[in-house]
Amino acid sequence: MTRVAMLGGGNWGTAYAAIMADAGCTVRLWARRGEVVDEINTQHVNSGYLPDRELPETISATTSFADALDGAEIVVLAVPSQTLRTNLADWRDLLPKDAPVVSLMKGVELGTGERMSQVIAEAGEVDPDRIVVVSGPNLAAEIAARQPAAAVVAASSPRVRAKVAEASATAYFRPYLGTDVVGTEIAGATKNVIALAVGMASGMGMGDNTMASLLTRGLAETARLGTALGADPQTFLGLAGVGDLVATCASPLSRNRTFGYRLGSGMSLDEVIESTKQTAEGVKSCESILQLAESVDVDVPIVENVAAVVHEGREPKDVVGALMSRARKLETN
Ligand SMILES: NC(=O)c1ccc[n+]([C@@H]2O[C@H](COP(=O)([O-])OP(=O)(O)OC[C@H]3O[C@@H](n4cnc5c(N)ncnc54)[C@H](O)[C@@H]3O)[C@@H](O)[C@H]2O)c1
Ligand SMILES: O=P(O)(O)OC[C@H](O)CO
Repeated sequence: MTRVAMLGGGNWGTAYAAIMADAGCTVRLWARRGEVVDEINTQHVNSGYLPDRELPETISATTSFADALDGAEIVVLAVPSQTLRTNLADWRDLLPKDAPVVSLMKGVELGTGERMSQVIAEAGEVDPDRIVVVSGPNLAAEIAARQPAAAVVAASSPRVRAKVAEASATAYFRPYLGTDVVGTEIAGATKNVIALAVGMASGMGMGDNTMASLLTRGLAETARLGTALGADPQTFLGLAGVGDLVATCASPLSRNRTFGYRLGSGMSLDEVIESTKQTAEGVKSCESILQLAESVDVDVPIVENVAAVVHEGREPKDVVGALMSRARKLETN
């Protein structure tokens, strides 16, 4: 049985721990709060995040990251993107020297514009060949209910990605192998921002034409940015690209879409932040993705307008006009 350290016991960390346990791994899950750890160990549930999923007994939890990491053959990271660097400062010296380190996160760091694999390599002192990114249309609650879904397991090393895919394959979760770490990460982070935009439109009462237009043009700017950063354009047509964009933009389960919906339906930014208990990565990543795009001179108008709402106090209804009145251009540019 492969021994896995899952660092993060929120929605996705818990659901992914269950995938790996169902795939035959033994999972030691680190969570910050003692009550979460006690509940997992005694009642085999994480009721604050996945109340309907009974967890296998091969998942045990601990508040000690040293304990979670001891003997781990695969390390999986599932914390908010903006706290990862600080977390790694605590974990770095305890990370195993030869195990794959998997990022489940979909964000870009504020300030540095770094993707999560870059933060892991830098702050965790992990050899890039050992870093794996898992991304796709993976709403945690549906996967916890064992509804079939697929994802990309991307890494530069064939051996490393095969090991993580093998340890994540179940009857309801199908990993595909990928080589494009950059594209997989840019797709995963940027779709959260597009989902904020779609949510705002929906909250303002707009229908499916608006959603499809935002989704399609959102994919265009995601691919433009990713390609400029060295990604394979094909990645954006795959599970981490179109797949995740469709799932996140369409689903009321998405925290990002819901955040946007609340803003679009008239709640203030403070009210929406107050009402959002889980991580909606796009809220912070819209700013870092915009800066990243500026650094490579790529136009990302939807990301820019979402950032204007979330960080500059613009009204959602005002940015509709800004997007619709942009200069005429070829669709394919
Ligand atoms: N939920 C999903 O459906 C889903 C699916 C795929 C990817 N993701 C990605 O996975 C990552 C984690 O998301 P999630 O859904 O588990 O979020 P979450 O909000 O449900 O859980 C986040 C976890 O991190 C912990 N945390 C918060 N602040 C922390 C800190 N300073 N240090 C350490 N831990 C801290 C929380 O206590 C919680 O256990 C995100 O990047 C998200 O985009 C989520
Ligand atoms: O709930 P969200 O918006 O963070 O989206 C969750 C997953 O990324 C969907 O694949």
